[in-house]
Amino acid sequence: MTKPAYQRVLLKLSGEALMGDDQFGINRATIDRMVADVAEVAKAGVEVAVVIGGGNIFRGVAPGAQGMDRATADYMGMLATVMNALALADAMRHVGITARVMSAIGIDQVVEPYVRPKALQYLEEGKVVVFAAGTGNPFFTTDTAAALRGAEVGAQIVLKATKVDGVYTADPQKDPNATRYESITFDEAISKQLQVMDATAFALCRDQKLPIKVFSIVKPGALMRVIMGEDEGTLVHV
Ligand SMILES: Nc1ncnc2c1ncn2[C@@H]1O[C@H](COP(=O)(O)OP(=O)(O)O)[C@@H](O)[C@H]1O
Ligand SMILES: O=c1ccn([C@@H]2O[C@H](COP(=O)(O)OP(=O)(O)O)[C@@H](O)[C@H]2O)c(=O)[nH]1
Repeated sequence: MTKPAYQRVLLKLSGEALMGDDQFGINRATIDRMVADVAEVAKAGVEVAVVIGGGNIFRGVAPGAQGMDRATADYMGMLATVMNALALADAMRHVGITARVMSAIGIDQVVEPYVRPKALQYLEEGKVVVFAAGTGNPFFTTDTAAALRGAEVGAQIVLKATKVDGVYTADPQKDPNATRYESITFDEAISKQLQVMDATAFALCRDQKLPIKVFSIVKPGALMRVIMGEDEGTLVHV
């Protein structure tokens, strides 16, 4: 069997992907399928750190958040990622994967705080580490948290699992004429203002020379193909 192309990866799972076809919340079948994909990778010996988003929960409460102070709304968003992280870790437990949730904001009765050496230790032990609460700061996104934690734990790549199968010339969910890039540089992605990730995340990865692979979480087997270094999704590089 061929060996995985990476030894340690940072996987960014969008919160919205957890919804499946539901309007908001966590879709059981969807989370189980995602966890099965992650388990396959972990069992292949790859060290996996996960950053989970919160859009699936926060979108559900967003109408009530209208007119709210931005920072307050962002803290609510971060708490939403904690709920997703707990659900994800629990689903992992069901398939025999040991996961540890670490939060960027202190809620010690619920999850342990993010402590970098501890996270590194868990990864070395083969545990999946789920980073919750984003960067812990308002005005950031979980994509930026993925770039940050990816750099901190020395991941070889950030794998951005999303609803589309790569980076397109325009949002493919809105523009049917959009075409997919096989690879693209950070500078090009930033200057073209491609919305697949925010500019802060792109800039951080660029500065740290940490490549990003954007691929579909809906497509069966895509994560494993990415891990094996096969042609899948779009590579964003320096
Ligand atoms: N140039 C682009 N290439 C690919 N996807 C894009 C582009 N511009 C916008 N998008 C959108 O970005 C989304 C990916 O971001 P993601 O964080 O997973 O979604 P969300 O913010 O809805 O959770 C895709 O679903 C896609 O519709
Ligand atoms: O470092 C962070 C990460 C997240 N958030 C908040 O948490 C929400 C949920 O994260 P995100 O939208 O990135 O999740 P996803 O789009 O992946 O579901 C964001 O909208 C922000 O309001 C934040 O304030 N700081």
